[in-house]
Amino acid sequence: MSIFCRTTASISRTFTRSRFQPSTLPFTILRPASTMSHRVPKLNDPSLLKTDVAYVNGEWVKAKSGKTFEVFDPSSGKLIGTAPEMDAEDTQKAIDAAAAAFPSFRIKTGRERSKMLRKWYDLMVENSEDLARLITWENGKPLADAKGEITYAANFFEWFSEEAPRIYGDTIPASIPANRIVTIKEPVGVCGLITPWNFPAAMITRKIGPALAAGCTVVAKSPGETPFTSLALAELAHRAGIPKGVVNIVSALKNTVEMGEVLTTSPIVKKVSFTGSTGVGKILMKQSSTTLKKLSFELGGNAPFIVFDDADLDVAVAGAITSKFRSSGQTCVCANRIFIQSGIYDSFAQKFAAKVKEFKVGGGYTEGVTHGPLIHDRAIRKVDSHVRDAEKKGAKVIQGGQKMPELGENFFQPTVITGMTTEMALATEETFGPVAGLFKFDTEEEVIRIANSAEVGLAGYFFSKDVARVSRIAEALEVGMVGVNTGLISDPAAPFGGVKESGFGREGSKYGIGEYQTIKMITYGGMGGDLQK
Ligand SMILES: NC(=O)c1ccc[n+]([C@@H]2O[C@H](COP(=O)([O-])OP(=O)(O)OC[C@H]3O[C@@H](n4cnc5c(N)ncnc54)[C@H](O)[C@@H]3O)[C@@H](O)[C@H]2O)c1
Ligand SMILES: O=CCCC(=O)O
Repeated sequence: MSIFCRTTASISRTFTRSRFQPSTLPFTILRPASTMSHRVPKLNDPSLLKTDVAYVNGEWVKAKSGKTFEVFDPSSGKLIGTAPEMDAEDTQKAIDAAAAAFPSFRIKTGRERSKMLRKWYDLMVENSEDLARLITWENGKPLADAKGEITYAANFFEWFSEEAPRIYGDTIPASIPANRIVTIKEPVGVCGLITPWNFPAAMITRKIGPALAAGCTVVAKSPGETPFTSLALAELAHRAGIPKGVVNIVSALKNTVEMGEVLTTSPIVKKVSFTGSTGVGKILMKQSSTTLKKLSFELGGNAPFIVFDDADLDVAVAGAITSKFRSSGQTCVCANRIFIQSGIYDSFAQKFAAKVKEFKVGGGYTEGVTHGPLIHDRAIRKVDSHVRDAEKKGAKVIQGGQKMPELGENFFQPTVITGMTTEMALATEETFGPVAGLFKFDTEEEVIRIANSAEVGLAGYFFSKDVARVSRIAEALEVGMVGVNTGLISDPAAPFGGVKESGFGREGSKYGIGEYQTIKMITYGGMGGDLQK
């Protein structure tokens, strides 16, 4: 069954090879017979698409001003719908709702909170087709990737539903014989959550899951580019019976800074968890210092991806494809600098480029498409500038390298560049797009020095079959997460987070819930002693 509505009767659902596709073009381009067609996915449950409203205190509300902002499909450039342009007053209402809900939510048992999260997880699984369609619509990633994201996102609710009943404290031997020391873990309180567009579902569930498991209530600001996925999740939270005020989802585009100021300076909000760029992270940290909030910051990366001469070449190529081109390179843990040892540089480059050539670029709903558009024209400009800068400084584009206007304004060819040097912009800046720059190196010392020269340290990858080297390099890389002989490290069971200017705090795993808790120590005096006769 088609997943689309036709906006005009004439729209053909037959996909053809583009007539703009010159025979020399290095990728297959799959495009609808009419690129101008407005492709609207048909949801099994249309009530999951919430336009013009946000979710506050268990109700669907408009911005008090009545203002809205427009959200566009990055593939077609067409309007998807409008979302409320909320302001400081609207945000304050959401914070007040979360504060009112906190006392009764925090005293629910872990098992009760677990059941709610589990129910929310079940509803995500039941509605995964629709949720994936929404992600593809507003984010652009291919439907198969969007389905993968929904599974990943839902798994954070499953994982933390299992953590909620297992919140333990300690008993600690005291220095004073008559004292007994215990600790208990308490929810930190109302949390402000801010997430980006690149994983419209997973970034928000990775925060809400542990927050609710711990007994916190939340106000989440959805990303301006992709608000509809988070609002669909809010609808499912409602159906799952999450009490009113526990989960609040607000939205803004122009008023983003104003909303951020309220969330980071309100004395009611006790914790801010932010995922996004390092630059914005620094602003939010400064703002949060006025009330000394507990913080978790998942910020930008510039991941080194290192292949040593002794690696299994095919495994390394496959790992680089996964790591570099996931979500068209728009992933914080994507390989950004690919370092290949000189003995295998040419053969790696050849095999890697051949794989990239097989990609199918197009609209995310099109059968067979492997890579979709970038999120907006700013992303295209950045990617293009990195490629042009590398070329100007002597690198060679061996695959791709151009915009794809025949598909739409936000498409860029998956690109492979050889002859990269550390003077090029791609070496120091996160490209956040489908451009793989290959650097040549000779020694471990040299590559680790360059890899660690980045100000950020989120993920790093390397490929080697030498056991001693594996341990040396894993320990030497200044990053929060290391992939050894794999390009895929994301897992709800694994602690996700960075060091240096990639931020601090860990999401997912057994550590994730601690970000939403405080440890209270209780000392009991006058304990022990001789038994009464
Ligand atoms: N470490 C991680 O887990 C992780 C995950 C995903 C993305 N990222 C990073 O995010 C960046 C890409 O996302 P982006 O371009 O949307 O980042 P961004 O920092 O511009 O925006 C992220 C979120 O913050 C909001 N925001 C922006 N300015 C704000 C302000 N002053 N106050 C309050 N909110 C504000 C945005 O609306 C968005 O919701 C990349 O650097 C990427 O590496 C990191
Ligand atoms: O973009 C950053 C998050 C992606 C992930 O969790 O793997």
